[in-house]
Amino acid sequence: MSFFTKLKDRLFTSSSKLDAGIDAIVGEGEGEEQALPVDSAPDVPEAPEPPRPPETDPLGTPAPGEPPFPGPDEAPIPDPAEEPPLPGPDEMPPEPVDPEPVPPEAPEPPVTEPPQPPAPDQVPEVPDTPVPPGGPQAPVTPPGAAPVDDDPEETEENSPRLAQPIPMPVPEPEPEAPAARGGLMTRLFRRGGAAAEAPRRLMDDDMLEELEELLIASDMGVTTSQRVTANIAEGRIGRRLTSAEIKEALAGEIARIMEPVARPLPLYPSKPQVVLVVGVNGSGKTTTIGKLASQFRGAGKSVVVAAGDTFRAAAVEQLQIWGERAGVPVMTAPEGSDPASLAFDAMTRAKSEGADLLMIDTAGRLQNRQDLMEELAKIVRVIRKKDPDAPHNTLLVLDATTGQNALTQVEIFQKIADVSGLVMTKLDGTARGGVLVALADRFGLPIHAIGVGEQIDDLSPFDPDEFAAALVGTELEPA
Ligand SMILES: Nc1nc2c(ncn2[C@@H]2O[C@H](COP(=O)(O)OP(=O)(O)OP(=O)(O)O)[C@@H](O)[C@H]2O)c(=O)[nH]1
Repeated sequence: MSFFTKLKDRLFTSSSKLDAGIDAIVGEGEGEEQALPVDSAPDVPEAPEPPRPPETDPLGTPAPGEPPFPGPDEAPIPDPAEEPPLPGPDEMPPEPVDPEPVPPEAPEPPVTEPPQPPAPDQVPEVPDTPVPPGGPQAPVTPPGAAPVDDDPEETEENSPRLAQPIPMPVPEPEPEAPAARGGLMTRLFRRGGAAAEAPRRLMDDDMLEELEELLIASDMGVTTSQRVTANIAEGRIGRRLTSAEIKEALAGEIARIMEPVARPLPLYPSKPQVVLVVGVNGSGKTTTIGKLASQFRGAGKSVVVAAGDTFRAAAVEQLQIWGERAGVPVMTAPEGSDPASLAFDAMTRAKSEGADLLMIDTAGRLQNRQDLMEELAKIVRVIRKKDPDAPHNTLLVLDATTGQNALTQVEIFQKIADVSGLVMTKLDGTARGGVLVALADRFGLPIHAIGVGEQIDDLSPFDPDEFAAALVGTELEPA
């Protein structure tokens, strides 16, 4: 099984939350729009005048040469050259014979029409064509845009979704001219695809607010959720989108935020390269060391591991088990002994054996932050006696199930250790996977790897596109 498939399966709890949440947002909005009676369209005349399609096809199919992704004018708007202007609320002509309120999307078909599947519950559809990421009218971000962190100007004031007037689509299709409808096959294809059936919802402030709340609920954090939502709104506001289109936009935006931090653990020529592994108790340090050791071994590197959490006999035993699995030696010291002394011995052995890597496990007792800080500082001091550049990496291991708490852990560990990169574990089985997006957005620290299970091969280098697609529940775009 590819790691993406595994990631997608295991991120199910997070992705199903976003997946179902977006479906609900779109479904709910569509219900509201469809319930809109004909005479409740007083906003229509206030909508900014959009460029109009040259034809009045109520399916909104663009004519040849027309831009494929029209904006708010997607809903069919009569050409003023051919049709009288839309009446205002007061000028509404009396309803035709039917005493029931007629949904706007169900005009009486002209008698000249060939039999047409009645669509009483169907809002006139925008073109079926899916919006490609970065399409001409819907760029997620301009090419060459500065990374998210570099954009302090992006505030609620200048957020496109707040600054831009919200053009309302005109839900009133005109009776179509038979000549403009094309042949039977054309119409069959227009209506045939699944996308034609998919519910759509107008992207407006209400919808964006719901989307923002959904992202916050998936642990993306308030600031990141606002930023992501504002970026998604760009170029899409006023358009009617399917949930698949929103998910695609969301995945694209998440991948864009994650791209700069997706960096594998850098390898240096130093022998041994010293990797200090820090994190709170239970975050997955031991497991991550075991998985990494196994992968480095698989890549032909020689590895030594030091069980630096000398305060917990169980932690040492667990590391020994992982060492056996990975086929690497694990150096231990008596319970309660000085971890710095063990680190020094491990450094001596790794050097004398010419090992490529030395990974040092540490305690994670945040309850006594001062002790932990001194302990880590001492480990660093002693290994620098052997190599002034050590440790070459200080990996902070975070548990995804802690959600927003992971942000606090980064802050604390950045103060007590020189954190150079992150590993996030336990992304399987949590609905809080969005926290990784918040971490990337807020700290910009490299994310080297993610863990999605307890097995030795359940750790993979972090891939932003895979992660974004798995988190949102979309398919991975072919490279
Ligand atoms: N589901 C899941 N469980 C994980 C993952 N990584 C680690 N675990 C489990 O989390 C628990 C704690 O992992 P450890 O590796 O012992 O964590 P630690 O940080 O070394 O903990 P201490 O030794 O107490 O400091 C263990 O039961 C692991 O099997 C993961 O990616 N997914």
